[in-house]
Amino acid sequence: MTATPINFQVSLTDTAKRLDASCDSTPNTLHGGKAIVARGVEMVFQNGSQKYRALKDINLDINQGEVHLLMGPSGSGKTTLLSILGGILTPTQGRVCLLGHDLTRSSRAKLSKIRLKNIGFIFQEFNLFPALNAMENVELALEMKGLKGRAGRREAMALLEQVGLAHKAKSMPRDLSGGQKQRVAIARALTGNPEIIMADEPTAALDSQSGHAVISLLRQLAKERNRTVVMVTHDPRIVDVADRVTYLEDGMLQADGLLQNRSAIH
Ligand SMILES: Nc1ncnc2c1ncn2[C@@H]1O[C@H](COP(=O)(O)OP(=O)(O)OP(=O)(O)O)[C@@H](O)[C@H]1O
Repeated sequence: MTATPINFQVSLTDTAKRLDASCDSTPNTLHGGKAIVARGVEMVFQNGSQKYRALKDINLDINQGEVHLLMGPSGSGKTTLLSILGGILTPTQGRVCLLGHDLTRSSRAKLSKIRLKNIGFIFQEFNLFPALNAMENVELALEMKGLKGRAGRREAMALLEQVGLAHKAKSMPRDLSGGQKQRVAIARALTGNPEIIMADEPTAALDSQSGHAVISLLRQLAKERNRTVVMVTHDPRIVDVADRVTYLEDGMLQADGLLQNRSAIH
């Protein structure tokens, strides 16, 4: 049976209420500001008569321009949290502000617009259209954001260049390696120039070398273009390229560690 989140009526805890003021005062142009702020976030799934509390009182700040990892054992709530931070799921309690937008008080239509404009998503299995070549996969995403024709083709090629894959523009996904497919997926996630990149296990299907190359690319995008990267991962090698790591266990935040002096790495 498909479980559904219950109680879409968001109730505000004290911590969540305190976010009221800051949601509007985090303009997305503020260099070094907060990209995402979550307060008192809870998520309860209902499966028939069974309720399952997947997230408990999550308070989290994600700074602009940082590479932020969500780590923890299987089932600890990482994907659920990423989905809530990205406005895909609405928490049963608490508040989430993303670049000044209050996700927990937005309609589905508004959420969809916020996501399209501000977030590029990357998935473990790449999710490329198999019948389209690399460039067409990126062009399609651009089309959905209103850029078509010659301008769309130019931009698609520029994005493939950015991820080092211009020479594979005409290749079909089946002829690309896993790492190359993930680069196309990154180029697609960059369409519309979103400030935030969210990735769920982006290296899980890759060998160690391509996984490392993909992560280095994401870090480079974060640092050179002040983009925020939020990534769910099990991969301990990625910790080296992160600015901060949030650990979850049983739906609770365990530690939010700041890793210093990462500029010399990769
Ligand atoms: N739609 C749903 N209905 C019911 N339970 C769910 C639903 N989505 C997630 N869960 C449960 O919530 C808990 C957290 O799931 P989640 O996928 O967020 O964990 P995770 O840390 O990302 O796990 P993994 O590393 O294995 O992907 C799990 O016990 C999962 O079974």
